[in-house]
Amino acid sequence: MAGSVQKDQQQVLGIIEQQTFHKEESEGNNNNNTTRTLLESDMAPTQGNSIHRSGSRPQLDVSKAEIQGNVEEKYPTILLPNQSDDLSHLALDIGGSLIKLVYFSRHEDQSADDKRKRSLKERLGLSNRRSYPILGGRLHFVKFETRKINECLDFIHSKQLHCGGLESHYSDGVPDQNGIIKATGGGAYKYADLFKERLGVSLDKEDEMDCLVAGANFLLKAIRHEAFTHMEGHKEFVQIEPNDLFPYLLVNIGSGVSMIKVDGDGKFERVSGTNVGGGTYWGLGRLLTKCKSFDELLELSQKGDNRTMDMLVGDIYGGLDYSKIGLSASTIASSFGKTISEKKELEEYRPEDISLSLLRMISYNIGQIAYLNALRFRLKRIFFGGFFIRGHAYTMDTISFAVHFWSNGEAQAMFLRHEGFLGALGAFMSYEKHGLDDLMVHQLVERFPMGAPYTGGKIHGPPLGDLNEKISWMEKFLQKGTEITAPVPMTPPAGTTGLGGFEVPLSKGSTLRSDASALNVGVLHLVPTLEVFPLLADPKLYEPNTIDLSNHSEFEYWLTILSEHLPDLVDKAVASEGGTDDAKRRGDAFARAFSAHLVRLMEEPSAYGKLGLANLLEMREECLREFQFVDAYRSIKQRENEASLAVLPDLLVELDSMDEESKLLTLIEGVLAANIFDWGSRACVDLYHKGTIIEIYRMSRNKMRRPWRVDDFDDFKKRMLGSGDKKKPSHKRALLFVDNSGADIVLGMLPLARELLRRGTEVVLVANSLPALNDVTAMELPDIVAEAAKHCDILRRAAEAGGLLVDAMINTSDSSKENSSSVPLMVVENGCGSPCIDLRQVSSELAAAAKDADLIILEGMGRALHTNLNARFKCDALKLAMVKNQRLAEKLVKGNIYDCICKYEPAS
Ligand SMILES: CC(C)(COP(=O)(O)O)[C@@H](O)C(=O)NCCC(=O)O
Ligand SMILES: [Mn+2]
Repeated sequence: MAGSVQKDQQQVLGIIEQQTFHKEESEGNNNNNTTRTLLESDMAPTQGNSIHRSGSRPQLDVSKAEIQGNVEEKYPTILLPNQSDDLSHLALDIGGSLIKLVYFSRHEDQSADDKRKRSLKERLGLSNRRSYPILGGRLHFVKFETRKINECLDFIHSKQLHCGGLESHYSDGVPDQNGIIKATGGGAYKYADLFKERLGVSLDKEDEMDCLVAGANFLLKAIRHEAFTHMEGHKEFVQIEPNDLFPYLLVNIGSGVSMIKVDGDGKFERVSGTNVGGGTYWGLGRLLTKCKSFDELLELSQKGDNRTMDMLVGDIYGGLDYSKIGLSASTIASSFGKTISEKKELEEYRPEDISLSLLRMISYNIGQIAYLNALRFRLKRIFFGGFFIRGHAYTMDTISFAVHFWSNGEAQAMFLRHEGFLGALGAFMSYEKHGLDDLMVHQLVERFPMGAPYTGGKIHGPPLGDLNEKISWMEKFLQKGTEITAPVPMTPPAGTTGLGGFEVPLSKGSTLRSDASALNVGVLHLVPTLEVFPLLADPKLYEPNTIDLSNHSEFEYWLTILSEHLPDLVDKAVASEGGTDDAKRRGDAFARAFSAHLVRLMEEPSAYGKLGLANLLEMREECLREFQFVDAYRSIKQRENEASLAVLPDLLVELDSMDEESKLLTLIEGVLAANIFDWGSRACVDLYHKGTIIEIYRMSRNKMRRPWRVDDFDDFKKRMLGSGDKKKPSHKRALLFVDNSGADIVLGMLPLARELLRRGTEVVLVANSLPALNDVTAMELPDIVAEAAKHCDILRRAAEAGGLLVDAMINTSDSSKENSSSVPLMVVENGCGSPCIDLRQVSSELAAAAKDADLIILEGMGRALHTNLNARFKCDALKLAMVKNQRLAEKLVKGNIYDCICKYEPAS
């Protein structure tokens, strides 16, 4: 039923007025040059040539607009090929070898202001909330080699990054006479004239040290798990409490080394440094090995064996440890010391060994001096950054070893995922009034679109300007396989062994890249409307993911599951877009892109920071959206909703004939049974070949046997119905986190909602903001409720009271049509587009609805098992799910597939 229908502009405009769209990519006049070797953090939108702006708000460019999908649909997708993000600030850090760019692309509020929302706003008192200091948008991180500065200038020009800015508005891509770009690093002086000449802008120079510190402070406060330790090849992400960050020592290893004691925002002092740094390694290394670049030198070290150069403790002690003072035989006693006793010339040593020995000498020395300074000022944390590190495993291991060794394990060396971008971010922060420093951890979401770069190392890959280029890139990747190095995976990082990397590396494959262990840096989405769910008992202790994926076999299992699901998912996605050639091409590209993420993760599990299962499942949905698959399960959901709505009246009659106790049990059984409709579970999808929806639903209900694997039903019943004469008042407001469409919502959660309403409890249905698998969305719910309300007076009155049925055509058989008083039934969106939910980042409407709630019901595997099974709440909480995966059932509840969980926890 999907198709592409061209509409005239007026008609499209009319629809746009009803729905604020979200347009991720534009296909403007992007003069890309495929020979450029840029690795860009996202498909940054280019500016069309007919962008019109007025005031401080961007307007829509509807030229060449077209409707995608069925025009008759309530909210068809509208493609605006010439609409650009409103590009705002750009900042640069122009170093000797790399230019780092940070730029911000701004979005208007993307949420549709439909009737549901408007009445909800009134009801929850959201209507007059202050506007946020900054608009939502994205921070992109991009790198260029300094020697290819013209490519950087082309890039800025092609995306018109120099013409943005909150205060200036252009329609023709001509920069303002006073156009300035914030810049730091030596190149801000060296290339100032070039920028003026090529782009007509002046570089506003910011102090390098100020920028480094501002960048580090922002990252450490605003990004969860930005910092990590690196010991013996093993990364561990560290969560630092923003209130417990200062003081710390920031060690910036550039050509030379600066050691900065940071006491707060803008409060720092350069307390020490050393002239033996990255420049020393590169300078001496170049002379001794004839290497042509820093990266080449670093790569050589991967294949080196420093024992041929360095004098080890064992060399002095006849192969033995000097255990009395804690030195193992493999510890370096004297860097390059072995060469004294050998009568060999420079040419007789392997350049690989020289490079490794040099690298260790310098890293170790820096680690030691850093520790001494930390000791001097009693600082417990030392963060290392600067171009020297580049995510290089040996370098980090050596520094960590030195800090650990000299501090007897008291101090910790830490590294930063965005270490390459500290200066550029700091320069970006120096723009006034962008509000960035007010952002909190929960308002930032990092995503990894194809083409997202990784810190450090080489820059690979073509610029990805629009969807078409992105698809071509994925197609090329398939042809050439691993020859194309970005954004795609590489060989595994080398593990280092023994004493902090002082021994011979285990893995020295010839294909190993120096940046193999470098981490990907995604695009930071700034979403000022996100809030921490107010009913979490202790947000600091909250961990959404139930399963710890740092266990390798667990990680591998879930990656394999995701990979096995791919063919079926692609089929569904392509079908959802009418099975056109274009959809097939996008489907292939999606499969390749998502597989590339999986391969990269298989090789380097921490490539994208600390990931849980919720993040992996969300990444899949985001990847689908990246290739413009808006709702892969659209038609399945519709079909299932219709089938379930047809049997709803009979179910309601059956329920109404029961006594209170049987009814409550039947309702909970119904929720658990209907949770079997889950197109994300392999086992369930296999079941659907064996019968109709209703047959499977009936079978699932008939097989319900208590006690369930986790069975707190009696406690829940006691709270709901009381025991003996003791009755408790009904809950005031219940938040029902709903899961799947079809039977799950219609035959499971809606009847339960109805019962709560009947008992005088206000009900808020909490559903996804964006589609994920076959989950029902907040946008879809009012129509489903309206259909159900045709058969049910309680639902109808509550939905009317909740503003859900403002002008729906209700056609009940019931005669009492006057709006008799009823507690309301409302729908709120949860702020996510994933089968799971991280309650640290929810929509402001959910946060507002939560304020008066005293019961929450979390339903489904994603929301109640994979995430939140162990979450504690300030109010009563009921977690309901069917376990639709054998391994998970064994692991979580020592049970079997299709076991059920009914976990009730009174307010804590
Ligand atoms: C994706 C899901 C979390 C969705 O489950 P739901 O929340 O709808 O109950 C679940 O189907 C799942 O974990 N699937 C992968 C495991 C499998 O195929 O067995
Ligand atoms: Mn689901």
